[in-house]
Amino acid sequence: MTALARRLPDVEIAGLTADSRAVKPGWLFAALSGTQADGRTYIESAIQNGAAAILARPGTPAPVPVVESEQPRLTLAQLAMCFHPQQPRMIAGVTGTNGKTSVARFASQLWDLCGHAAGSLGTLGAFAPGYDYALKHTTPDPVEIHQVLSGMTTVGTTHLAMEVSSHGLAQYRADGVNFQIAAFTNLTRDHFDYHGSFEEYYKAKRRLFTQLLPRGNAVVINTDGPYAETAVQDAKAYGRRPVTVGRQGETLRLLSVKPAAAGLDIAVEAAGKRYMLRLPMIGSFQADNALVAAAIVMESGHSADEVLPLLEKISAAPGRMEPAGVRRFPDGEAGVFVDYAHTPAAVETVLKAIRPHTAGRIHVIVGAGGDRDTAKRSQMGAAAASLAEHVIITDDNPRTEDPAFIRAQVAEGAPKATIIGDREEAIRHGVASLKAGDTLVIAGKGHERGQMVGDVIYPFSDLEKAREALQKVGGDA
Ligand SMILES: CC(=O)N[C@H]1[C@@H](OP(=O)(O)OP(=O)(O)OC[C@H]2O[C@@H](n3ccc(=O)[nH]c3=O)[C@H](O)[C@@H]2O)O[C@H](CO)[C@@H](O)[C@@H]1O[C@H](C)C(=O)N[C@@H](C)C(=O)N[C@H](CCC(=O)O)C(=O)O
Ligand SMILES: Nc1ncnc2c1ncn2[C@@H]1O[C@H](COP(=O)(O)OP(=O)(O)OP(=O)(O)O)[C@@H](O)[C@H]1O
Ligand SMILES: N[C@H](CCC[C@H](N)C(=O)O)C(=O)O
Ligand SMILES: [Mg+2]
Repeated sequence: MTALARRLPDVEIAGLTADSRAVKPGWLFAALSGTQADGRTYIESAIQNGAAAILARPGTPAPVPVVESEQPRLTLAQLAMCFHPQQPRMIAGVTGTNGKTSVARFASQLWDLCGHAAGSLGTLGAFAPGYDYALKHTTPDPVEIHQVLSGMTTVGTTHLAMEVSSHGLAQYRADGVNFQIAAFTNLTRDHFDYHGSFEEYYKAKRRLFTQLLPRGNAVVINTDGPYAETAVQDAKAYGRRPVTVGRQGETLRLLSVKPAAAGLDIAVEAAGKRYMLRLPMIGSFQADNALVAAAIVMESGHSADEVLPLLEKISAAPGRMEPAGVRRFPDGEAGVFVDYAHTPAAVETVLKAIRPHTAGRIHVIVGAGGDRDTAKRSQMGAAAASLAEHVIITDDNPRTEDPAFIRAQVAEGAPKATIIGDREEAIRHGVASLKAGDTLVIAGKGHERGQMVGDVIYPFSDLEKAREALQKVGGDA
């Protein structure tokens, strides 16, 4: 009998949830303490909804059996795993500040091209052949994770690339997942509102490969990202096996990256052999993501000869340097791109990446989300101001904050920026400002289909608005 099984009450449990409002008759309610509330205050209403058992810290009184745990979030993850025990046999967890979605989508495409039934789970939702499930979080709560893993396995998914966010790791959301491989892209500023410091943020991220991944298993690490060396040392110190990729990479060494008309020409060395490849996507940072994904797939049992040529057949995730169209002029044209840069490092990365494709001026539309790290805002503004000739500051999911206040904080780093609160108008202004040879990057919302103002999500798509604006000035969308 496992330690977990010994603690379980002798009652039939029909379902699990940490939300009293979702409890159904016969379910277990996990009373978790969070950032806004203490779940124990909802025990009574959970019981009114039919809860048959409660999971809570020791000493919590309740009129139904209580599963006591010093770490109720961890126990909930373990219970969820037991409740939905099916998981794809090969799961790679991807963490890091930027690039998780891109790496997860690349790895699942590569596995698919190798002939596996492969899926991805993260910011864009959960997808596999015959499976399509919308998610509210990049890394959902453990009950939802295990429902999805079970559902994917039922439709035959054998390989899965899964994003694991720092919130997810800090809150033990993925502790019941059978990871076979882990990957770490980079660590730069984000989410300080939640983690408080780089140290705490990194500690949350590293749980993926120091605790959740079995000992001896591979951790793919991008050598070119900040914290790479620390991650390599930690992987070794905790008995995991670092697999490095990038300019200093030992398994896959990136020898060169050259922007081409509609993609990237890269040279990669693997085990002494050189591969010259054309990646069909814009942005040199995608070369880093592509190599992380390739190493994941190689670690799952494929050779460099099989995997690397397939990089020519994968496509970028929606909303990551996605071409929205071009505006044509008698003396040339100007491209418009939609990107998901919502951290200072990402803004810097995409603007540097677009420079070689821009003969004229770079225009960037930037904003910062409400109810998120406030100190990253001026840094995003500063990155935009130092790398683009024309900065337009606008709203990006103000949530419960005053949008004008957020815009002013972004503008602290970009004092000469044009400020236009209405995002649609900002996009129209960006498109109207273009001249032959220029580029417009619309940053921050990528694939998103809504603008969150207060508790309301208004339909909004950067791609659609950019295309409408281009059509109005006679451009090609
Ligand atoms: C800061 C954070 O991550 N919060 C998440 C967390 O909330 P919490 O644990 O702090 O919960 P709380 O609101 O204090 O409530 C405590 C407990 O009482 C329960 N409750 C509450 C009210 C009630 O009537 N009954 C009830 O039972 C809640 O379900 C919860 O279990 O757990 C909730 C349930 O799963 C999440 O909805 C909530 O996400 C909030 C809304 C959020 O915005 N999270 C974002 C920041 C997030 O998680 N992002 C990451 C990273 C994205 C990335 O950069 O890649 C992600 O993985 O998406
Ligand atoms: N390897 C990278 N290094 C730096 N910036 C990157 C990298 N990959 C992507 N980016 C930037 O970050 C943005 C988001 O990329 P992606 O969605 O892949 O990251 P993510 O880690 O999944 O983000 P999220 O935390 O929102 O889930 C991209 O649109 C691009 O601007
Ligand atoms: N996973 C990130 C996404 C940010 C996207 C951006 N559009 C914003 O709303 O800040 C977060 O929840 O902080
Ligand atoms: Mg993501």
